Amino acid sequence: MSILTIRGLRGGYSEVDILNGIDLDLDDGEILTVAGTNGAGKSTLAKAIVGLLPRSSGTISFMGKDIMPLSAEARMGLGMGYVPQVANVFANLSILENLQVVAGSSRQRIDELFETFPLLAERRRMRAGSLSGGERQQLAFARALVPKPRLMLLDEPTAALSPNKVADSFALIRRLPSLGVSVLIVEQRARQSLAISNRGCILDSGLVALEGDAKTLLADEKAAELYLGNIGASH
Ligand SMILES: Nc1ncnc2c1ncn2[C@@H]1O[C@H](COP(=O)(O)OP(=O)(O)OP(=O)(O)O)[C@@H](O)[C@H]1O
Repeated sequence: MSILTIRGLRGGYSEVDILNGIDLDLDDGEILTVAGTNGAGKSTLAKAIVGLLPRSSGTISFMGKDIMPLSAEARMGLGMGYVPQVANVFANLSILENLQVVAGSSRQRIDELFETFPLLAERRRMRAGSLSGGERQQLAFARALVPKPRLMLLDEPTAALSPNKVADSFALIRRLPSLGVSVLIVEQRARQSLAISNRGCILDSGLVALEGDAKTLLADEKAAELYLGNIGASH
């Protein structure tokens, strides 16, 4: 079953279109990587899906419902989670407090999340500001998971991590479908991200240049030459 269906999506921050007519599908329980060159519109696409792009047109349906008329808040209420590029945690609050302040959080839900993220459980009284980049990202993921989203959009989840933490981060993302969460990842580390994905798509100038099964894309010579390059391979 498709959880996200996008057709003819256009939009941008001003009168100039950054997205030029995007068609994209994500099936329930799958991980999809959105890769592409710098400035191709990957983060802009994530913002359009969650309802944070100032201007957009076309159709986006989420779990069969047309969400284009809905605000970002209403889309979150339907089961979309979003972790932006800069992990949004409150540095002055403890890990526990960071989870408690999310709307709809309960003691039981926090205990469930501490089971999923034992490292956060151990450090629950520590200030989020004193966490490492990888720990802070776990907390950002846990916060986004509090309301039990059906789809998580992750914008460059490994961008702020030290290279030795990148594999841990992808391992964590790979577990999300087993928690009932489908995933759309915007990633520069395209090869590593495709390696944990079911499907992939490559954006170029606000359009889908290539898309398909993740393994097929990884083996595609054109994709490798034009888009996956050495950047992805070297990490
Ligand atoms: N807040 C903004 N206001 C105006 N223009 C923006 C804004 N954010 C991004 N843009 C422009 O939109 C285009 C696409 O940017 P976007 O961040 O979506 O690209 P990207 O594919 O995610 O790139 P990268 O891999 O470098 O992060 C760029 O030309 C960028 O300058």
